[in-house]
Amino acid sequence: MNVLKFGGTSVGSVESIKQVINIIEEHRRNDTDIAVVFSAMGGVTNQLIEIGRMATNGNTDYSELVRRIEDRHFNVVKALIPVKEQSKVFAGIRGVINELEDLLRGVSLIRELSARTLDLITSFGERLSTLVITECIKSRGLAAQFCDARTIIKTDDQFGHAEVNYTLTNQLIQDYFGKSTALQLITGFIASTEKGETTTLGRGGSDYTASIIGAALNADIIDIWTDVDGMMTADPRKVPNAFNIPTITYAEAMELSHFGAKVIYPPSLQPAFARNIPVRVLNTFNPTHEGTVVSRTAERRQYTITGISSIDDIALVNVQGSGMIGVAGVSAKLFGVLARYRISVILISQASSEHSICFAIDPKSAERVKAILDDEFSVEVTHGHIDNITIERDLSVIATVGEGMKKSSGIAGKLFSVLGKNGVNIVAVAQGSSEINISVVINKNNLSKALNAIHNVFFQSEARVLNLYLVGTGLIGSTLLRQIRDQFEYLRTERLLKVCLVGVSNTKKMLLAPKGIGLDDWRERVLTEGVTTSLPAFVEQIKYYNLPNSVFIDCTSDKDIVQFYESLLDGNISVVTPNKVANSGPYSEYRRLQRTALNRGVKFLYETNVGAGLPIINTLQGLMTAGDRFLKIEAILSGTLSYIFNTFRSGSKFVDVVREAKEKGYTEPDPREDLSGMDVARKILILAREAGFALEPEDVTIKNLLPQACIDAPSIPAFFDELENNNAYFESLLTEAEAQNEKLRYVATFENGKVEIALKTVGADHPFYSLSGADNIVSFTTERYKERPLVVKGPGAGAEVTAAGVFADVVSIGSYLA
Ligand SMILES: NC(=O)C1=CN([C@@H]2O[C@H](COP(=O)(O)OP(=O)(O)OC[C@H]3O[C@@H](n4cnc5c(N)ncnc54)[C@H](OP(=O)(O)O)[C@@H]3O)[C@@H](O)[C@H]2O)C=CC1
Ligand SMILES: N[C@@H](CC=O)C(=O)O
Ligand code: NA
Repeated sequence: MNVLKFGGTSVGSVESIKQVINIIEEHRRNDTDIAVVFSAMGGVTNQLIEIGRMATNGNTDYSELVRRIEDRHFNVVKALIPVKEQSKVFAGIRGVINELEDLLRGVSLIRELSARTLDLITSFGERLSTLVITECIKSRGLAAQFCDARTIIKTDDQFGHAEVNYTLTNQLIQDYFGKSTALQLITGFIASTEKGETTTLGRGGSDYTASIIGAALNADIIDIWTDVDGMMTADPRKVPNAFNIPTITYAEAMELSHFGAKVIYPPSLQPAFARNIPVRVLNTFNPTHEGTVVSRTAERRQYTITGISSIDDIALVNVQGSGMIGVAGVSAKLFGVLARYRISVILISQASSEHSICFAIDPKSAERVKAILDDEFSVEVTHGHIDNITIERDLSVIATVGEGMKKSSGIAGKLFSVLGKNGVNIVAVAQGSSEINISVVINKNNLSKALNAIHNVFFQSEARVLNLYLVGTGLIGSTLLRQIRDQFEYLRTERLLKVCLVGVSNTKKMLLAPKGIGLDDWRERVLTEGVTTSLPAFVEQIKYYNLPNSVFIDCTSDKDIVQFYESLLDGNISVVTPNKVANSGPYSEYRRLQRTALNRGVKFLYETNVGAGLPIINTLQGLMTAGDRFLKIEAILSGTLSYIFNTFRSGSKFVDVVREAKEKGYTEPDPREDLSGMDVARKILILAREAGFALEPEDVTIKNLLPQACIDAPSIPAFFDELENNNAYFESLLTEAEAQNEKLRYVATFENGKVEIALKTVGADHPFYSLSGADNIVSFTTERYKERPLVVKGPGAGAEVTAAGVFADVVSIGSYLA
């Protein structure tokens, strides 16, 4: 035997009732023995309560509402029952409505609405819906019978939430079903006392009816037909990646629903649970979906956790004081008071120091709770045993639930770590010793970020989302986006990393779209949908979105943008950049950024600040971390100058070679930075700082390479003109070097705390002699690499290698956040 139950939306309209009938007929075709329970048509129960209130107040407009209820049922009959059979059914409905109207007249006369009368009034919802559906099914030739549950479910007289008398009820149900062969269509939610007074079963009432009947008949399964595909790993309105949970245990369902997952109300399944009958949650509007099976043990476990749910708005009450330590009875008194005033507690946490207890409540009762506790504990407060009772508001609680967490280590670590990395502060924590729920209280404004981040980290077959904000869509920025696009699928399937470009900006336009900007059409979208760029607004918006796993990428050479890094890092947004400005300004700023990133548990990565994609900074940091000490760094750090000196030949024009370097993407946006030595100065300064030396920009000595006229050139075109005018000078440098069989090299040296950059000539025996293209070379002499230095060498400029370096930094953040 299967017991089916259809909820209010499933029987809410003609179309949905057709669907319900299909499902019932399908079962009959398969010869499945079934009994079916119905809720009232969606919205009717609330209308009946309203009608009851109106009648008590003497407001006769209730008859209009009654008429509307009647019409809804009539309409079903008109649509689904052949005309010649309709009048009999109309009469049946009218009879029930007459009874309701008589009752309401009585209520409006005595102007009193007891819980008992309200139960009677609300019972009409299920009586009408079940009556109409029974007639529809009968009209299709099925032997169906209307069953008023008041005859088979007996309760005490706690109207509104009556207690079932199981001994009597089970007997009545078994007797009733033993006698009948017809398909039983049963009113949900309602029952009666032994004296025959109508009662209702409270929240989740129709599910409860199905569960009581299923348990009494020892059903094989109970199907709860609703309007969603079963339970989900999280609320899909808050977590777009949430997905269906195929199987869940009763205990898990209970925990999740306590924290807001509203698909079913597990206490109403208790009778089924006690008899170990599985309950399946199915979608009337998507009947082939497998739904969720709730049972004592859940199979097909793929994840350690089963779901996440939240209560979005709570208040936390703190009771603390030295007088609580080791004093028995304070918590007994506290919770006794709360029970006395019927204050429902959502979560409790007490540290073993016993110095404080905090508990979460509905914020609507916060003021009242404070007043009650202030009063009850006034003596303790006066004597200083308890501090003032405080209330924190604007908080949410997130429950991470799963039987898989039992006795499995690292779950809490993973949970706290992902929250920490996303800058979500944990205000309070609670975990019961059943270990199937860890609840954390956080600030409400971080709720969406936290839910998504937790979901992402625990449901790992799903790729983790990395949210990117890119400023600078020039050579490096656009190459980066192309590389990410080409690698998108690989990252998603092999590295479980789903890159989502959320914001893009250049000097003219910016576009922000939390659902993501396509990696193919970002350029057109920025042009057509973008708004005038404002970096403060861009950064503000990033913070407003507050998305998990966010990375800000600066692919400009702008000086103003770096002022935002600190506040981004402080807001737990990682920063990746090839822009050297932030790290080569005042030492204090460099340190501050490092510290902020460290304190916030986010990343500030800038491998491409030196040698583009070459692993120079990572190598240096690795040596430092392992305790090595730097004695000397000698390096060629300008790809542009390297290319120039590797390409410039006697008889060719120096300016042409510089132009080539620019066209090949080696130069800075302003090539004067390269030729003036400024770019190299920034890089060697960054290396020295990474090596632990607190140097300032003025500590770098640049032995100038350019004639004064080039230095003074007021614009880039004027600079190129001056390079051309001074060709003879550059040619003389070259011929002098060649005369000695040497090559020109622009060498940066850091030694004994001093940094120097100078144009040098090197002979064939020097390791810097044999470079080609835009090669960089860095030679680290350290305590551990003293005899022979550690050398990193390779192309140190160009769009592909630089973007690839930025890309690698971004991906490493993805792995870190995972
Ligand atoms: N080329 C290389 O080999 C290497 C380069 N780098 C570094 O990469 C960075 C980028 O270089 P590259 O791509 O060549 O530079 P580009 O000049 O090609 O691009 C710079 C981009 O930044 C945008 N931009 C500049 N200022 C702002 C601002 N205030 N707000 C918004 N957008 C801004 C520009 O906008 P718009 O398009 O509107 O002008 C442009 O899109 C530089 O810092 C450079 O030092 C690092 C290592 C190697
Ligand atoms: N313009 C730079 C590019 C890398 O930082 C260079 O030439 O090295
Ligand atoms: Na590098």
